[in-house]
Amino acid sequence: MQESWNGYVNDDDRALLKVIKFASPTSAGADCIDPDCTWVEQWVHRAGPRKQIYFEPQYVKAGIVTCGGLCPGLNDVIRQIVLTLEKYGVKNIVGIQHGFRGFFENHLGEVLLNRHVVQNINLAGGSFLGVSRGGANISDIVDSIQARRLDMLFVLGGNGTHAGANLIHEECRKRKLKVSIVGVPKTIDNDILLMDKTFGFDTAVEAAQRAINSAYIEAHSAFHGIGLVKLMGRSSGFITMHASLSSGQVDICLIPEVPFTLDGPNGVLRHLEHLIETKGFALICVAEGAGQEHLQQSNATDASGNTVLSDIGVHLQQKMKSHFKEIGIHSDVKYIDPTYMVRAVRANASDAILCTVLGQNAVRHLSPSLAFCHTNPSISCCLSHWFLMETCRFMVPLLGSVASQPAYATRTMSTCRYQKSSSPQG
Ligand SMILES: Nc1ncnc2c1ncn2[C@@H]1O[C@H](COP(=O)(O)OP(=O)(O)OP(=O)(O)O)[C@@H](O)[C@H]1O
Ligand SMILES: O=P(O)(O)OC[C@H]1O[C@](O)(CO)[C@@H](O)[C@@H]1O
Repeated sequence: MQESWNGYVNDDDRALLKVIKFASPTSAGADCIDPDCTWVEQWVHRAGPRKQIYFEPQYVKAGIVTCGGLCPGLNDVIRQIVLTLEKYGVKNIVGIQHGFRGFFENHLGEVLLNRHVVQNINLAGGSFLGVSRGGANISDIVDSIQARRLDMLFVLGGNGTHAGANLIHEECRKRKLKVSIVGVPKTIDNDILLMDKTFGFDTAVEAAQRAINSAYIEAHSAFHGIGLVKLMGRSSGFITMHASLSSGQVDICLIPEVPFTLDGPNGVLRHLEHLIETKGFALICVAEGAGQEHLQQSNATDASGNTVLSDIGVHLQQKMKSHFKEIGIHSDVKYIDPTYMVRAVRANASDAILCTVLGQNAVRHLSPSLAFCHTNPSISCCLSHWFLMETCRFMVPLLGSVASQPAYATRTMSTCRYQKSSSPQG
C-alpha cells in the first residue's frame, strides 16, 4: 500500500545544486569545467524532518557555539535550535561561550539553555553566547567535547569556523566518538556561492541605508560636498553593492573584486571633479577590502589568521582632500564608517525567517543514516530548496565574489521558502 504524505523528508530525497546547463563558456555567468560545458549534476541531501532519528532525545546532550565575527540573526538561530531540540524532547542543551575558546578556557562555563532562557534573545543583536576569533586547538576542543559528554554540537560561523568544525568532526571520527557536528553557515558578507543568501546580509544592507542617506544629505547640503561611506566586505563587495544599488544615491561604488585607479584620466579623483562640476556634490561607497593595492600592507593577521586590512576609507578621505586642495577647488569631505553599526543590529524580518528555518533544519536532519555521515553536514538554502552540504565545502575556495561570479544577481535574488509541518518536528 502506498504510504500517505506525512510531512517527513525521505532520506533518499535530493536537491539539485545547480540548475542551469550552460551551452558555452562565453554565456553570461557560465562556470564550465571544460570547453564543451559538460553538464555535471550535483545532488545534495535534502534537509528537513526525518521519520526516524538516530538519537534518543532524553539522553542527548547538545551544545551550541558561535564563532568569528558578529552577524545579525545569530540569536535567532540559537533560539530556534533550542526550541526545536526541545520539541524533539532534548532537555540537556548548553551554550559554549565565546566561540571555540569556550571549550578550554576554564573560566568560561557552559550556559544552560532552554526555551525560557532563549525566549527573547532574538530581540537583540550580537550573540547571546559571545563570539571570538582564534583559539581553535582541535585536540583540546575534542577533549572538552568528550569531557562534557556532548552528543551533538551546532557550530555557527563562517569559512574559518567551518574549517574548524570539519577538523573537529575528523578528530571525533578518529577517536570513534559518536558526536554529530552540524555547521550553520554565517557570513554577513554573503560570499558563499552555494547559497541564495546568508543570514544577516539583508539586515546589514538595510542598516547601511541610514549611513548612506546621512552621507548623501551631508554631501548634498555642503558646498562641493563629498560623502564617503565605508562598509564591510573583506574580500567581497556584496554589502556595498547592494546597499549602493538600493539607495539609488551612490555615484561611485568601490568593491574588492574590481581594481580601480585613483589618479589619471580614468581615475576616481578625476570622476569626482566631474561630479562636483556637473552636480555640485558626490557620494562614494567603498567596501573595506577594496583598493588594498593602493595602501601599505602591514602583513598583520588577527587571532584567526585573517589578514588585517589597511583602512581604505581614511586613505580615500585624505586623497580626496589633498587632491582638491592641489587643484584649487573647494571640497568638503564627510566620512562615515558605520561598520559595526550595521553588524550589531538585530535581524530584520526577512533574516529572522531565514534564521528560524536554518535553526529548525539544523536539528531536523539527524536521521540514522545522516547523523555521522562521512563528512559532517552544514545546512543551507539554495534556489528555494533546503539542503545538507558537507561542511568542508563551505571553506575558503567556495567563497564568492561579485566579479568572479557574474551569476550572483540570480543567486541573491532568489528567495528561500519553507514548509510548515504540524508534526512534532515541524
Ligand atoms: N583553517 C582553520 N582550521 C581550523 N580552525 C580555523 C581555521 N580558520 C579559522 N579557524 C577558527 O575558526 C574560528 C572562527 O574563524 P574566523 O575568525 O576566521 O571567522 P569565520 O568563521 O571565518 O567568520 P567571519 O565570517 O566572521 O570571519 C576561530 O576560532 C579560528 O581559530
Ligand atoms: O573586526 P572583526 O570583529 O574582526 O570583524 C571584521 C570582519 O568581519 C566581517 O564582518 C566578516 O564577519 C568582515 O566583513 C570584516 O572584515
